[in-house]
Amino acid sequence: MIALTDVTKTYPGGVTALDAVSLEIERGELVGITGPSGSGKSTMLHVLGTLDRPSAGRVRIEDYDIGALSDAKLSALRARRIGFVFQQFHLAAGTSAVDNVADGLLYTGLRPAERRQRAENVLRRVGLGTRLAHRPHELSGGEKQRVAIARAVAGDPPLLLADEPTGALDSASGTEVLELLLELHAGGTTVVIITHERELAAMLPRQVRMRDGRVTD
Ligand SMILES: Nc1ncnc2c1ncn2[C@@H]1O[C@H](COP(=O)(O)OP(=O)(O)OP(=O)(O)O)[C@@H](O)[C@H]1O
Repeated sequence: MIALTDVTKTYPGGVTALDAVSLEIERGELVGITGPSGSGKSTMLHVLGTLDRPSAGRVRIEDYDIGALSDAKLSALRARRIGFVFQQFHLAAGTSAVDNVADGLLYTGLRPAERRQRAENVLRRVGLGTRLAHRPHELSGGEKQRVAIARAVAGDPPLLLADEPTGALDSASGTEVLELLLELHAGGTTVVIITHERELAAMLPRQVRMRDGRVTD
């Protein structure tokens, strides 16, 4: 699913956030990327998600060589093949749960009624069938994150990348969100979770540890 070969990312100013990292993630894996603050986890997620291009090295996602794709092709690949979940949810304020999810399907070319139907179905699947019309400020943190996950997976992407998905949640809501991610993995989605929470990482079948921009095991 993912192959990084000698990937280096240097930011302007000279920080080497990724230092010749090589990593393979198989289709259907559930992987945690852990490491201390500043070790390069978010940079890794940006590179894995094609949100950022490396300074050197090769990134392959599915069978695509990312370096060979134009920005427009990369955006299309990202929209269709990769779902993102962030610590701070990133939902549109003042917009209902169902519209937040349906708007994530704009790229599909489905008609508005079909997008809405699909959004409702996914929200039911994540246990929010009774919260369809709620706007973000009317939802709990855990519910907001479940809406964000519903939006990320509504288009059925084979790859889901989550950056500290439980970081802003209390432990009960965090557990619910983790269980949802485990369910998606069980359904066949490749899931990569960035976390500095050791307890969460310990529950994942594979952990990739980072330190100073390198993978340590
Ligand atoms: N846009 C940027 N410009 C310059 N330096 C950056 C930029 N983004 C990150 N860095 C630097 O790159 C290094 C890795 O940052 P990154 O955010 O990937 O770490 P992280 O492991 O996700 O940290 P945290 O757990 O604190 O979020 C840090 O030293 C950081 O200061």
